[in-house]
Amino acid sequence: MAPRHERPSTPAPYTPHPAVELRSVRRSYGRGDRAVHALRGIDLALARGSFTAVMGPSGSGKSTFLQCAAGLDRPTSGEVLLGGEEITRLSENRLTQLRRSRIGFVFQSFNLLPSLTVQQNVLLPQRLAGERQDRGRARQLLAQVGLAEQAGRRPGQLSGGQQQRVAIARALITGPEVLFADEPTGALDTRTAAEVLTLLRQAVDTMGATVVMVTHDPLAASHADRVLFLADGALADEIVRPDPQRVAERMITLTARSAGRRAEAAA
Ligand SMILES: Nc1ncnc2c1ncn2[C@@H]1O[C@H](COP(=O)(O)OP(=O)(O)OP(=O)(O)O)[C@@H](O)[C@H]1O
Repeated sequence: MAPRHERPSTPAPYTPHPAVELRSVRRSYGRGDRAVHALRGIDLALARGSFTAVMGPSGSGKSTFLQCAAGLDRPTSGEVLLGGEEITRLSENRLTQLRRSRIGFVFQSFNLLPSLTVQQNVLLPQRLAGERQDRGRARQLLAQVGLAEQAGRRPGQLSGGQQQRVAIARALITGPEVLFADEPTGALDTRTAAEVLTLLRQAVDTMGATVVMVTHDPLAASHADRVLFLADGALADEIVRPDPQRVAERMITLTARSAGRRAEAAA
């Protein structure tokens, strides 16, 4: 069998399982009258090799959804499956291991280590997972994100867009089953954001990656195959093959509806 770090160059092998599946996932904070129901029962399957954007008004549960789906947080009830394996009941150690080797993360604030070089940052997940550090693969990924010449630099010497491209290379180094991106273009200007989104799209189309991205930006969401809309902790809508105009219109409707419901509840 090919080692895990070689997998991104070939599409993920076919298995009947979705990359990620949520079954009746609920997440509440606090108890009793004061409980906040951030997720109210999410059922969802995301196919391997798909690019999904998750949108919704502020407070609709997007971050909670991402954290539960990525094994960073445990649902109050329900199940999360990664490649068919139920992960919600894994021990903390197993979950940490799984996140390091089978999941990639890209954050709004890049989260690169300033004291390491670009190449060392890309290799960090393999180092943390106790795997062999594959420098050839790191160079290949850096070339794919257009940063072959910057491998020896420190993150502080790069622009924001370049730093996010390093973060994408880092997220792909272990050949993860799913790459979760939380507002990956939130700190970037429009042109740089488009470059980063094109890279995520390429990871899906040419490396067989599965990407799940939370965003506020209809233009960013339009790079995905499908946009899921959350409202008040539930899946409220979806658009397949989105265009920015339709996504923006749907967001306006949902935000107005959600604000109306909150006003009613407060009255
Ligand atoms: N640790 C927590 N303790 C209590 N309530 C929380 C906690 N985290 C989130 N919530 C609440 O859960 C709900 C969903 O929050 P979440 O951050 O998932 O929404 P979001 O859609 O990501 O919002 P935004 O777009 O503003 O970042 C909100 O009502 C929020 O106040």
